[in-house]
Amino acid sequence: MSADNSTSQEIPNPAVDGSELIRFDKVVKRYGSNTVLDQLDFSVASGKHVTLIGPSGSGKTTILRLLMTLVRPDEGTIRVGGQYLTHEEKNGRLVPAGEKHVREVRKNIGMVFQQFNLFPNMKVLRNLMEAPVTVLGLSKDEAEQRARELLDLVGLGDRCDAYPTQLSGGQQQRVAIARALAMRPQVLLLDEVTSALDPELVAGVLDVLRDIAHTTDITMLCVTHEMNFARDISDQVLMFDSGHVIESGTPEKIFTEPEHERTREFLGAVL
Ligand SMILES: Nc1ncnc2c1ncn2[C@@H]1O[C@H](COP(=O)(O)OP(=O)(O)OP(=O)(O)O)[C@@H](O)[C@H]1O
Repeated sequence: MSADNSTSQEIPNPAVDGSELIRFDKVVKRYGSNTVLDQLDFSVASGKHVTLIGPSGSGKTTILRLLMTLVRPDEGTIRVGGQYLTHEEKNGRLVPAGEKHVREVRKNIGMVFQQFNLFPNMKVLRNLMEAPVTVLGLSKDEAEQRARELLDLVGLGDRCDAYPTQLSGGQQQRVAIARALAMRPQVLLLDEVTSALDPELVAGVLDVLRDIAHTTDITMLCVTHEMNFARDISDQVLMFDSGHVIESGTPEKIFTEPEHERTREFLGAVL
């Protein structure tokens, strides 16, 4: 571990000016002998839009996968909305979280993946209604009204009866965004949501996300290689390298006056 990395976790988080919605404390994630996250401390304030940038393999997606509980940390704790995601309290002690507890906390989190992951056998409207009915217990009427409003928001109000395969990749991704929002999550995780799209479809998806970022109070945690998009929507950009935040700040600061040599190198390669 370099000297830079060993001090990097102490960088204060300038965006924390409200309540913390996400908090990682000393999180370690290993795959075999590969330590991907090493004692990671990191937080996201409620309502903020935070973008993770950094070289391939630096651990950005792992952070989102931990929040979705697709993987579990080897050490440390993760809290969302003040509740432990990784643990639960039993008899005044913290114990590893059980499935029921995890499901409850995870209701606050929505995620949009690179590959849209829509239910192929369900029409677009049903895709949006399924989880609100089965997980949140909404009535079908309530879920349908919510689904129609969200499809309007992403510009697909006229495609309710299409099956996912009848839509372009960009339209499918807009459905996936609407589907994540249908659960009214407190935080929306976005993992390289345009990287599987043909170039001409990218702008439409990013416009929808810009709109959501600018018109709602949802918290966003975003992994992207689209630096212009990161610049537009982010309150804070975190530069990751080897599982550590090596630099964080406003997009203006990170993109125009990066302090860290690794950040300069990375931006030099991608901008
Ligand atoms: N399921 C897995 N099994 C083994 N190793 C994994 C697994 N998932 C991720 N890794 C490894 O963990 C490290 C971090 O991966 P991660 O996907 O979080 O990086 P990233 O910064 O998001 O990269 P990219 O920008 O390429 O998506 C990489 O070395 C990767 O090979």
